[in-house]
Amino acid sequence: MELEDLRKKIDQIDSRLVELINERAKVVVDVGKLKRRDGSVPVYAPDRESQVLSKICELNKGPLPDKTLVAVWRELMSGSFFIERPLRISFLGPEGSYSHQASMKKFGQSVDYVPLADIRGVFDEVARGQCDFGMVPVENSSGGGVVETLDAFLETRIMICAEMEMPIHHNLLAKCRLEEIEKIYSKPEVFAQCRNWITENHFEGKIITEASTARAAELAAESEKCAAIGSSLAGRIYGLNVLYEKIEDKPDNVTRFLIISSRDTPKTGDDKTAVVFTTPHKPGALFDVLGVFDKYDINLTRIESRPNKTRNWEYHFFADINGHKTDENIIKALEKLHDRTIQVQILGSFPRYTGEPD
Ligand SMILES: O=C(O)C(=O)C[C@]1(C(=O)O)C=C[C@@H](O)C=C1
Repeated sequence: MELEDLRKKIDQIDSRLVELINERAKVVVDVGKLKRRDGSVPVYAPDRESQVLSKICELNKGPLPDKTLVAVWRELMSGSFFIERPLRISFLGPEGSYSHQASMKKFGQSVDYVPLADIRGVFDEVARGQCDFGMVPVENSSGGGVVETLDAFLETRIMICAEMEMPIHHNLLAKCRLEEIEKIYSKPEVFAQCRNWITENHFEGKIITEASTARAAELAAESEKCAAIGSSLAGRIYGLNVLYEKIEDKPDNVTRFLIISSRDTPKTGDDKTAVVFTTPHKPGALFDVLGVFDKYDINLTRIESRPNKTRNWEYHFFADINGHKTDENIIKALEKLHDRTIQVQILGSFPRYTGEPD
């Protein structure tokens, strides 16, 4: 077939696709009406999102890879939010931060984004109902737990409704060429994560620390001879070229993010539950609690402590367990925990993140 004929064929398929996509969107209009009438199901439904994306991958016979279809469906679902009720998503700003990048990956192009100055602000805007959801980092594969996020859970009644992981790749961003760079702006943690590249390229004497990677990009955009290290999104927003990609020392640098809201998510069958508990200050107290998880065959995927800020040397323990809070064994285990702890609180059940398709 000639190129012209093949393009005609693509045009015909595109026009059918546009019709089909809008046929889907008309059903979403009705879903929106039902949700508004009923009020019990949120516009963003992580349990249903998981189901839709798994089904799409199951149906896909190629030649397109699953990741392409998942990206298309994420944007379709972003359009669904717009139809049902435009969502406001808060994140740790400024624009171009890695939290912004994670938010865009999750919620797509058709929602409103609200950058905030600190993580506590992200919690507060959701608590006040000014934002529907918030995106907060909770742990990094090399940097560990994000204490601001953990502490905010202790001080608010906000719940976790979903989780996601995002590889964190640092880029050298500038308007000038590599040889012309006189200063490089970024956050101290980012310089630490890119130490090898900085040394190998003799930039040790040219680094200047800033409060955020996005601020660094903003500064680099104001000068002809300055660069920043940050996200590719920051490069796009502030009009900088990516001179070098993936300059981090550890190529598998990943951050886990939580999507926070006023409620958690119904059971999907492959869920996690986050809890926080405080143990009494006596020998074997934590051992006792872990014994309960063992007794009810509950797999602990993470445990982390934070100091109890009112009494020295007492701790809150944040634990993630596999399963949903409505599962029989988790209900029983949490009942037992009430007798063995000073306090125990469920932070939410949500679909387990199973990775992005290849
Ligand atoms: O099923 C729903 O609850 C919808 O709102 C529809 C839809 C979709 O477009 O498929 C959109 C948003 C939700 O997060 C999940 C699914």
